[in-house]
Amino acid sequence: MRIDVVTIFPGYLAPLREALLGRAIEAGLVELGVHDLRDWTHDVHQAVDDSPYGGGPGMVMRPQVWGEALDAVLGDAPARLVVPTPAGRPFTQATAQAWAGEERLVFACGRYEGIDQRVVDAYAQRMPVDEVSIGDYVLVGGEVAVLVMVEAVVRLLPGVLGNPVSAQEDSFSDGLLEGPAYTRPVSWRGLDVPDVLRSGNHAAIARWRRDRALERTAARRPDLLDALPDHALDRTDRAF
Ligand SMILES: N#Cc1c(-c2ccc3ccn(Cc4ccccn4)c3c2)n[nH]c1N
Repeated sequence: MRIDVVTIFPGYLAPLREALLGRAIEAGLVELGVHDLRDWTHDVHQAVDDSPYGGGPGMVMRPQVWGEALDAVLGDAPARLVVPTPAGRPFTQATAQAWAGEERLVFACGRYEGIDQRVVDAYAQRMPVDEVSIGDYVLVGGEVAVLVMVEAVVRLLPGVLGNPVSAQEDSFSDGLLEGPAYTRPVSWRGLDVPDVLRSGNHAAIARWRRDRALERTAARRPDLLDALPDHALDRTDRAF
């Protein structure tokens, strides 16, 4: 997979070259390009924003600069354009799974009050464009959202995680939150590891883990339970 990010703060994306993602890049599993939007300005002030038509607070990012930058970065290669915005569709694990199958993702990081809508509209005429949000809170720009989304996607790529099974057993992968996890020591500050996890009875362990996942999901994210298809819960599950 190739990932390109266009931003006025390239340094914000430096963490993408650290740790797991950095190793994926070094292993050739991912190619990453980070581009400074201001490289496509032509004025001495390198202006990327202007006042909003219709008035209102803040500034809007100019379409011309974005058009030149995205034309240059995209070239003729097919890609999915992703535009983080607080007004976007929710970015979920399902989104990450879908994007993990893409050959190329290009992320447009806005700032100020966002990017002129015509940028999305123009590129949507010739390629898939997703306006997405990582959560119901307002950030100052799209860079942090791109860090989140790139990590969620890249970890799903074959060869990136040491143990691919863990991606299959993620929270959300079966529609439920993950239950509690434990490691040594058996007792810590008067708190003990649940006996079942040390029993060697794999069926009992699997049942216990599912029960804890259902319990946690019912308590913290009842919306996820409501969204589960009927076949996803067996009779024992329905006790929650
Ligand atoms: N994804 C995501 C986001 C964002 C986000 C993403 C991109 C931009 C570009 C500018 N701003 C500031 C801003 C503030 C107010 C109204 C419009 N825009 C962004 C915020 N906020 N919260 C999320 N879950």
